[in-house]
Parts: sequence; C-alpha cells; structure tokens
Amino acid sequence: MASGMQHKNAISTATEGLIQAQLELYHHSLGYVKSVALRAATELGIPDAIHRHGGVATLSDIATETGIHPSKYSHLRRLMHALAVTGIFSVEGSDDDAEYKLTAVSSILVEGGESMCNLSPMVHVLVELLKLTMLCSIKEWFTDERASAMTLFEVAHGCTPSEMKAKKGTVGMFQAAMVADSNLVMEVVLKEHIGIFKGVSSLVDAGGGHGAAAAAIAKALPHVKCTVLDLPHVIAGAPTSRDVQFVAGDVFEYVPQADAILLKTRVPSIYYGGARKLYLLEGR
Ligand SMILES: C[S@@+](CC[C@H](N)C(=O)[O-])C[C@H]1O[C@@H](n2cnc3c(N)ncnc32)[C@H](O)[C@@H]1O
Repeated sequence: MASGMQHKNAISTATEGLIQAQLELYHHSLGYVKSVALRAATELGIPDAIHRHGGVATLSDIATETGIHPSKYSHLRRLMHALAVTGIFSVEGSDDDAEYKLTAVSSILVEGGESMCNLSPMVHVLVELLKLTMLCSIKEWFTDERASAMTLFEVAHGCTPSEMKAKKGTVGMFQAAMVADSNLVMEVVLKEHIGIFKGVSSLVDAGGGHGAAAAAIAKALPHVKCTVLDLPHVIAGAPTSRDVQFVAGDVFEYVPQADAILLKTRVPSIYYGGARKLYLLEGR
C-alpha cells in the first residue's frame, strides 16, 4: 500500500515537471514576441501617443492618437498587455479603464521627450526581418561545408550586410540609429565623465559613422580637434560640419594621427575577430 502511494506521488511529480518543462519550452520558443511587440509599438508611435497625453493614456486615447481602427481594439489591448508585462509601459487598472504610462525604457522612445534621446530608430534596426531570418540559418551556417568561409548573414541572404543595405537603400537608416545611440551615450559621457578628455587636443573617432559622437565632443569641448574616419560610402552620406572633419578610409589601412582614438561601438570586423589587425595597433 505504502509503496503504491509512493509510486503515485512519483508519477504526479513527474507529470508536473513535464507541464512545467512544456511551459518553459513555449516561453523560450515565443521569446521573439517581446521584440516584435516592441517594434510594433515604436512603428505605431505608441510612446509618442502616451507622451502627448501627458504620460498617461487609456486604450481609446492610444487608438485615437495612433489611428488604430476600432475593429482592432481588442488586439491593441493584447499588444499593450504584452508590452506592460515586459516593462515597456506600466499599467494601472484593467479592461477599458486601464491607464498606460511610460516607463524608463519607453521614455527613451519618445520624439522630443525629457531625455531628448529617441532610440526608436535603433529598435527598427535591431528588430528587422533580415536579422530575424538570418538567425534562422544558424544550423546551415554551422553544418554546410560551403558556409565555412561565409558569415551567417551571407549564408542567409547571399550577400554582405553592407551590400544588402546599399541594395535596399537602408544605409541611412542604420546611421540614423547609430546617431540616436550616440546622442544618448554622449549625453551621459559628457555630463558624468568629461574628465576623460583632459589633456586631449585632437581625437579621431574610428568607424565614427555620421559623426554624432564627435560632434557632441566638439560642441562640449571646442578646443578638441575632432576627426571622423569611416568607409567612403558612409562618409559620402555624412552631414557637413564646421566642427568635425570627415575622412574616408579603412581603419585597417590608415588612421589619422591624434592624441586619442575613440572606438564607440565596435567596428564589425574587429568584433567578429577579423584576421586584419587595426592600423592604429599595428602600423605605428
Ligand atoms: C556599429 S557602427 C558604429 C558607428 C559609431 N562608432 C557609433 O558608435 O555610433 C560601425 C561603424 O564602423 C564602420 N566601419 C566598419 N568597418 C570599417 C573599416 N574597415 N574602416 C572604417 N570604418 C569601418 C561602419 O561603416 C560603421 O559606421
């Protein structure tokens, strides 16, 4: 009798473990829903809509502000629920009385918000179809012999990220995202850590894109001569500036002389352990 009870308990524990494992499996399998819900929120302009409503908005306020059709109301509720669960927005109340507020995360997705930094362009670059489909080719990249000398992106899409950006005309989109990132990071660096530039009178931002970081340094510290080095097609689209000098080139071949080299956010080939060595480390 006692051993029969034990057996029964063992089965029920094992069964509970199975259900828990199934739940966790589904949770991980659907992890991408968080990212795509965030992308949808920024595309629809939901953070801006809440901001325009003084930082608190009901579902109907959000629907009106973003032009969402009333027939989609219940789906908007589900989207907002997902975004509240992940902390993008906070929510008080329930059903039609629910009020959604900006959190620290969504407050940096607002155009003209308090922080003056809008990282929505970065969300659009980070959560996009080409990246998601690229990640679905990991198995092929690891196992297909023809893929051994190719990057994951090349295996998935048959060209390099730069070629794809040129083909789709999205070079500007990527650089706009990096400018948004630089605006936020440099606001903190120049407010909290300006001392790191002590004794620096010239600086090269290597792989500096459209020069937002260099422009922020030049504005805060006008005595620092700021130069941005990036690939020719990137420099071709950079804004003209009186404070920043733009140089087209390859960091693996030449970096202009300066007191300091800034490497803000990795140059991809360095990050992925490219075989070439950076000129500034090797060539001097
Ligand atoms: C991730 S972005 C970072 C841009 C900028 N540093 C920032 O943090 O906003 C990387 C930059 O490195 C540039 N880059 C990549 N390879 C390079 C190379 N060999 N020489 C110069 N720039 C390069 C890209 O064009 C791009 O602008």
